[in-house]
Amino acid sequence: MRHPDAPAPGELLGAHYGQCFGCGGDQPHGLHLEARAGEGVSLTAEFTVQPAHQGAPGLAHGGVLTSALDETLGSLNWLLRTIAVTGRLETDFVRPVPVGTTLHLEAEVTAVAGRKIYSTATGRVGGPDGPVAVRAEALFIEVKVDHFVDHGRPEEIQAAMNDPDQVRRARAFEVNP
Ligand SMILES: CCCCC/C=C\C/C=C\C/C=C\C/C=C\CCCC(=O)SCCNC(=O)CCNC(=O)[C@H](O)C(C)(C)COP(=O)(O)OP(=O)(O)OC[C@H]1O[C@@H](n2cnc3c(N)ncnc32)[C@H](O)[C@@H]1OP(=O)(O)O
Repeated sequence: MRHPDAPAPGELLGAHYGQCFGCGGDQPHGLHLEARAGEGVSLTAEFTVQPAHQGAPGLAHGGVLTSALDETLGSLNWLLRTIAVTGRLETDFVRPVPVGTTLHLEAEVTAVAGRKIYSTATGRVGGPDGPVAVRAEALFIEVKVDHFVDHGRPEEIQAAMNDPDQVRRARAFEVNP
């Protein structure tokens, strides 16, 4: 399953799109998640809960934690060299996560069946071996670049197509044999 040209274990994966809410470095409202390749089709990431991410006083909003899990799971695409979007995502909230907490995220692909990619992720607190605070199971569906070109707002699509870095990132996925 792991693509032969996938980044080596320990390597940072980088953002798939600069304006992405989950991983984009140019997105001021984003989570700025940075994922690192693991062994096989797995990876790790860290996310620190900011005051802007609150639901209840001093606690992370569940939707924001789900976004962090979604982005971590989506980053597995880099290791498969497949473009895929979230079709289904189920989150278990096991412990409350206070503002200021660093969530240690871990994700792996569990199965691939045709265009369907099954994956799972956990978010631990207090360190990479700390207790699980959130976990998720996901189904991603493989799509072509056309999915974005056909459905994205034209101004952002045009800007992405005019950005050589973005075109390079999209092409890296299309050479998937
Ligand atoms: C130069 C321009 C550059 C532009 C591109 C830029 C960058 C590219 C690089 C990387 C970016 C890639 C992704 C982003 C990564 C991470 C971000 C986080 C992830 C997200 O945040 S991403 C946003 C949220 N996401 C959506 O916005 C999806 C909306 N949705 C749809 O667009 C369709 O819904 C779609 C495409 C999912 C499926 O549609 P479809 O018509 O292609 O496929 P179909 O329905 O035939 O399903 C095929 C098989 O999947 C099963 N299946 C489908 N959906 C299921 C479900 N929900 N539950 C259970 N099973 C399901 C069927 O049951 C069937 O199964 P079977 O084959 O066994 O019958």
